[in-house]
Amino acid sequence: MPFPARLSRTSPRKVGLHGRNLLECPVLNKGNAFDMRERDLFGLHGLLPANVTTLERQVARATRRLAALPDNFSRHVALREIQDRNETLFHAIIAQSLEHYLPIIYTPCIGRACRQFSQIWTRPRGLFLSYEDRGRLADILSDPQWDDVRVIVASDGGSILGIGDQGANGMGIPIGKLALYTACGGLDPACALPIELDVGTDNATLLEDPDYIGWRHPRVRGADYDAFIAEFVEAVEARWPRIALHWEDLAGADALRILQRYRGRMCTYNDDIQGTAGVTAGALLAAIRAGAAPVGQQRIVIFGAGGAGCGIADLLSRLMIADGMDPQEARRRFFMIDVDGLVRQGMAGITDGQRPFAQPADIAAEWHVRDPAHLSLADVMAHVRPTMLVGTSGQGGAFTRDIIAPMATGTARPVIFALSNPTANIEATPADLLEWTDGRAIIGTGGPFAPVVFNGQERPVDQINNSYVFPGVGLAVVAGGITRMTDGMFLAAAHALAELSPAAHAHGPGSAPLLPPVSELPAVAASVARALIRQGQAEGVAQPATEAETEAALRHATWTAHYQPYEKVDG
Ligand SMILES: O=C([O-])CC(=O)C(=O)O
Ligand SMILES: [Mg+2]
Repeated sequence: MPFPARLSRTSPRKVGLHGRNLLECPVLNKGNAFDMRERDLFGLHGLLPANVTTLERQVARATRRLAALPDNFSRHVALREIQDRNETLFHAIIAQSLEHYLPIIYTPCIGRACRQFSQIWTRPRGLFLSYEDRGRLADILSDPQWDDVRVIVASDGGSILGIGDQGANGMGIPIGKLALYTACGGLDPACALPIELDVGTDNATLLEDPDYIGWRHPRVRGADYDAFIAEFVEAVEARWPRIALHWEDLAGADALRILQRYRGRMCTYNDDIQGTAGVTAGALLAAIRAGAAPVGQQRIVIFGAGGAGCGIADLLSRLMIADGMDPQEARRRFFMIDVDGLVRQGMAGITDGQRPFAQPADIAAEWHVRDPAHLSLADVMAHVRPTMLVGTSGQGGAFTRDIIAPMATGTARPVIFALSNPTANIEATPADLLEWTDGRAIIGTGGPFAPVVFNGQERPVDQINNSYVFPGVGLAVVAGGITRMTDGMFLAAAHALAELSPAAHAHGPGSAPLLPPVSELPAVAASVARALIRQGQAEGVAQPATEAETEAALRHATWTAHYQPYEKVDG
């Protein structure tokens, strides 16, 4: 398989591939934009049509072809094919309009792309490491084509978005996340490696699907699973001492256990736990500036106590503690609801992430409820009357008018973040939430929504997605020599987001969004990266540097989609 020469940040780029191998390397391929000098140099004559074109013309032609397709799913498939052929062209197309293209290559389209990944899969990208590869993971990673890797996104497909176990089809997510690392955070595509850890699947539909590309085996669990992950992490650490290892869409308990096991010894983080928490905390800080109750007065119900829900509770409680609240009091402000209802002390099956937020066993002694053994979302809403409600459940439609009613009456500006993806899994639509709260709710969703017109006023809908955080992490790691990702750094990212908030600087409630628009995600990533590096330096987990040095490093680390001239080296 072809591989690029060691990444050269100088121009021209030194390239060791030749002929068809060069054309088949997506990070180096320019298609018929290879000029005559390069066609001479790399033996491309005859392999390309005579006319030499430009990136601009390639973008225009591809954009026309994409526009003519019937729907965004077809566009997703077509764009992925372009990405597998020519990454520069792929990113040049996307860079025309992040607002237009992110919903196609990422949330929400990526949900369907994962469900149908086996049907639309054509070419290898990244690594599929199956459980049957155990014992040879280090050997697989040793391939020189991965020499330049700086960011890995790894998933075991265990809990993809809000759609559950997708097995090896979950690979759509690491690919999509890394596309955003580049599109928003400027990560050179040669430095990105998506990895699917295929430990089987318990998804019966996939196990019976003759097209399924993954290992046809029930999901490996327990000690065998942990040993496989350990072999993987050790191989990654040995291969790339300066890597950022991003975990994505693992099932809740696995996600937290793996994060806690490895975060102390390498630069690793879980995007669903920490990235989602970072953007949620940033959006809450912005909401407070727009009229929501101050941090010290918040009572927060979190519906869905998996990785994302626990991560949000953890980071928001740190916000409260930083604001001066007693830690124990801060943790009592959270009401987490999972399959067994409100998480209470002494309940069976409480996870490590839930435990600090478990409410007293007798909390409902005075409540009027139907089943005291199972305190439902409705029970908790009626008795707690929260100031903030977060949905991380994957349960489409779970927030009904009756659920929302106690918030609508009890709080001037209730905060409601319905974060589950893709669109069909959202707990309530923005239009309903505004109607049920007489337009007073400050709302956000996990995926993109068009603005809602309420009482003749256009209300923007914030996308509270971890894409406001993780591309900045990649940039910070490459530019700032980050060695660990700490909680303090995610808090710093949240404050950086709040600083960028249009709502924080607006006059009048509800008129301005909480977060900058998706079109500004590259600037957001730069601000987040700056904040992470600064905080990392303060905590001794980033390379010391002056502000000017950090700015230069950020600029140097930011790749943009253009064709570099190539020079030949012996491959
Ligand atoms: O991928 C997204 O859009 C956000 C996310 O991490 C998830 O929903 O699991
Ligand atoms: Mg995720």
